[in-house]
Amino acid sequence: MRTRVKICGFTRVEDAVCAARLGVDAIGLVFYPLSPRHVDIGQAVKIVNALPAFVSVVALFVDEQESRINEVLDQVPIDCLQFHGDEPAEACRLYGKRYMKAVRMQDGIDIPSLARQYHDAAGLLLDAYDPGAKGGTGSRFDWNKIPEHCALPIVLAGGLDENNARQAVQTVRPYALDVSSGVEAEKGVKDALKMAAFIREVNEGDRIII
Ligand SMILES: O=C(O)c1ccccc1NCC(=O)[C@H](O)[C@H](O)COP(=O)(O)O
Repeated sequence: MRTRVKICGFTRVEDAVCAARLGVDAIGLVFYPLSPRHVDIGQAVKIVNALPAFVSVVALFVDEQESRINEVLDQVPIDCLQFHGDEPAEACRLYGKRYMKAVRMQDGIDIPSLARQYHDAAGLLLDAYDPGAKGGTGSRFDWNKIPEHCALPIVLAGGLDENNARQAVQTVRPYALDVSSGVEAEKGVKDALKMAAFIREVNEGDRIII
């Protein structure tokens, strides 16, 4: 199966359109007010309306209030939610939408147990733990901590870039890779050449496995 690519943290229409042309499967919009990649509803609508068919839109929240999430869902066509905080499974299920639960990898994390807790999730997104930030840090974690088998699709994130994407595909064999910092020119601004190289490396990793 082809490894999917999600690029997260778009703030500009032109970057999202460029990613779509390069073949990205999903784009992520960060609705976390403390993020340098945060978008408001107006920006999000402009970005989504510029996308061609078949590119999924993922809305990222961190421990957000239900009313705010509903406000976004009422105005922005979102395909999937990404919960990047400490949301319990019941909170993720409130919206009748597909969702991914992000897990920040640190000692004591039990992936099989989380896969049972969030059994209806569309994926478990594994990201690096950083005590000072909730995500989008560009830090990697030890991929050896990922179990070989998981009941949920694994979305590998954290410190990925064009130099390690191929290795990530070949060693972890995840359902998808998720990148933000590694394809940026600056926070919230994507670099077309880095996005192209990243997608090429993922495809190259797939080609060699097959
Ligand atoms: O991007 C942010 O600023 C952010 C803030 C708070 C929580 C999550 C955030 N981003 C998550 C992502 O961009 C990705 O899903 C992923 O974790 C990859 O991040 P990176 O290591 O920068 O490639």
